[in-house]
Amino acid sequence: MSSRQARSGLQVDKVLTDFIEDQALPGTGVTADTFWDGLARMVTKLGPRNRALLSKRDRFQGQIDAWHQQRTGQAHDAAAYQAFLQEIGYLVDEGDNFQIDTVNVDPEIALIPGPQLVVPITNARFALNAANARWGSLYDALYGTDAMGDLPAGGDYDTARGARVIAWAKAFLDGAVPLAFGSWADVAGLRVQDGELMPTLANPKQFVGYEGEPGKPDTVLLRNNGLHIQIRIDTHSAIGASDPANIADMRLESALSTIMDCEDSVACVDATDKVVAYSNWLGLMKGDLTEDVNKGNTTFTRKLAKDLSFTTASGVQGSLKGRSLMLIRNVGHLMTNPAVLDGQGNEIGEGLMDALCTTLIAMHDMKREGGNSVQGSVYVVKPKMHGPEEVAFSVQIFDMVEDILGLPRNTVKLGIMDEERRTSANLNECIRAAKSRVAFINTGFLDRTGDEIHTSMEAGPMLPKGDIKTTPWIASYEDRNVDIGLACGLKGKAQIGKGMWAMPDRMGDMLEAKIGHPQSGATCAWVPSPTAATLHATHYHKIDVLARQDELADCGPRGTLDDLLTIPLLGGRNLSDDEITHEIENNAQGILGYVVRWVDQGVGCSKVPDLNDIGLMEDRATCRISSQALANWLHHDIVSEDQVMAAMQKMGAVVDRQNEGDPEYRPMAPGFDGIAFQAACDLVFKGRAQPSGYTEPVLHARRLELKASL
Ligand SMILES: CC(=O)SCCNC(=O)CCNC(=O)[C@H](O)C(C)(C)COP(=O)(O)OP(=O)(O)OC[C@H]1O[C@@H](n2cnc3c(N)ncnc32)[C@H](O)[C@@H]1OP(=O)(O)O
Ligand SMILES: O=CC(=O)O
Ligand SMILES: [Mg+2]
Repeated sequence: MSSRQARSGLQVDKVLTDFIEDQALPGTGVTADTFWDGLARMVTKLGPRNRALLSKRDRFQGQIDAWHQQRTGQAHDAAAYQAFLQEIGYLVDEGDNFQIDTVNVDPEIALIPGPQLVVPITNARFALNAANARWGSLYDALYGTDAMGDLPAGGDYDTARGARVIAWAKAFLDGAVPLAFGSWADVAGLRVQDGELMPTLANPKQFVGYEGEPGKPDTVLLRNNGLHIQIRIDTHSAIGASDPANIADMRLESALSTIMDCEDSVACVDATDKVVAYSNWLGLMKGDLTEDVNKGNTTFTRKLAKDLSFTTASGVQGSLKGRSLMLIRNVGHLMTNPAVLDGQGNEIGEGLMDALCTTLIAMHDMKREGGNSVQGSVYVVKPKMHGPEEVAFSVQIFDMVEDILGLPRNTVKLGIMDEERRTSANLNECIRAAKSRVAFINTGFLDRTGDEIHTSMEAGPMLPKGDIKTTPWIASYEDRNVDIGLACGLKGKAQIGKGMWAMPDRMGDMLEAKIGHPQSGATCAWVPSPTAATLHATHYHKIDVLARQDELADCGPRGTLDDLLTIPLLGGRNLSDDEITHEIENNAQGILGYVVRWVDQGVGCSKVPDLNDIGLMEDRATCRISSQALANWLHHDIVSEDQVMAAMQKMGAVVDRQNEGDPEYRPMAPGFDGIAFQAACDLVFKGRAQPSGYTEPVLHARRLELKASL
């Protein structure tokens, strides 16, 4: 049972007061009174505005619903629809051209295109792994995954597979750092002579430095498109000994940046959960987070990696960051949390609490050398904002946070998730609203798809979710995001990012497809794991994104607002019974597989097999899509409640079987009366009534119910 303590008129869960006062504040120079007074003022000053913005979302949704309802059975009139969105203020007028003026941005964000990893902050083992994923072994990533087309058989080292890995990696080097003559496959040894690498590179400037003796280096560092490659030479390792150049591994600079996620990949419903998230962030910002990891028969302590030191080509000491640049994703404007109650006993906005707590914690990083941001900046990713007013509200929140904590204005940089329809449609003005803070715009296409379905719920039945990906709005959304970003001057100052690869085990497919992200002019794109980061890094060696951005800027804008506002309706298309069954069962399986772990075990991101047995990354955003898709088909009588319930029960039994090996797991069948199953049903059967189709209200309520029952 939690107990509460009075702080500046707020009632704060003791778990949180203890954490803030004993762990987060000491060393920052901020007093407890300053902190709690500040939070209380934020609640008083910003709370009403927060609620007004949420009411505005509901008002727009009501107006849009009514517009479609009044036109049921009529062909969609795109011009009238756009005029209507303008008239109600959903679409705002665009102002004059402008350029962002964000300053003190770290090079990983401003200058070096590369992979961006996302990790649930509540999992210290994963979070440390993610921070250390700045560097990853290309040999391991190729050997251990299906990146080359097939999976390893398991058991002892397979020499033939190893030879394929080495050939792949050396061919990659031929492309990224070509030799003046011949191929890396033919190199018989590496040495440094008079500041140059032997054998000579086609562009000798790509040689950055080495460790060890120049005549017999242990490592050699190369660079291409701003990204480093470390070649490890080791005659004692089995792989090095059998390699003509004694190359034992190639390590790639991989996750240039990592989003430590307090949002859609975690399940934080109360003060205890929030403190797990904040404690891990504190450990990362102080640099002292550790976690004991058991693997096989061994246990080791995982901690943050050190920087790399080496001798530069010109013979002086150099160093490179050993850790990914860490960003922190706060929650959006919607949710409240019982960790803190206001004077009237109401839960305060969780976004306000995240803003103050995560920025306070990041102050530890500003006070030390060799930490996260060399520029003294804090990078907050703000999700699920609807339109420019909500972005302006985030700016107002961080203005106030900086005033409370005594930080210079614009210390906090904002990552704008372009993942709600009203933001995509008004992106130019959204960026303007944060023009001195914006550090990235990222197309979160998963949430964005969920919002697409929810916003136009009354327009008619939508296409199956896989087909929605090929409709005009999404191409326009992705193109416009890059073009608007470039037009607003993000190049060299901020990231233009692309979304998640949601099939963590399909690395071969990722290698094929995700090169499309740097090709599209994006300076970063999301990956679900460190291994995926290493493989995706190869794409940024193949594509010079900064040059690509210049080409795109010269071509002028692509993707129109008309296309963006096209609704992905089923239209006249007839679906067979099999197609319908497949769609319901696929969605039901994804929802149940995710929700049962969320509600029963507090796991916010899971790998859930789909009907084709492909493990899919499921988080709250993918759950939003699946639940909104089913809610939409129910609403338009494509499927009946009985059909959906039958599918939920059938797939509930399937999910139970998939989790058989987990001793913590509580089966949903045969009773289907547990809290988790009810949560999944609520998401679908009450999906139409959820604000913007979000899953958070149902998941939080049901997880709190489960916790209370323990
Ligand atoms: C729409 C959106 O908002 S997307 C953003 C939210 N999504 C995410 O954050 C995805 C994060 N990824 C994950 O949580 C996981 O990769 C999952 C759930 C998809 C798969 O997890 P698992 O099934 O446990 O992964 P798997 O067994 O293949 O690999 C586990 C190993 O990889 C590591 N790993 C996996 N994902 C990550 C990650 N994101 N960061 C760091 N390490 C990771 C683990 O540390 C572990 O290694 P270890 O044993 O040395 O600690
Ligand atoms: O947050 C990312 C998304 O796709 O949603
Ligand atoms: Mg999202």
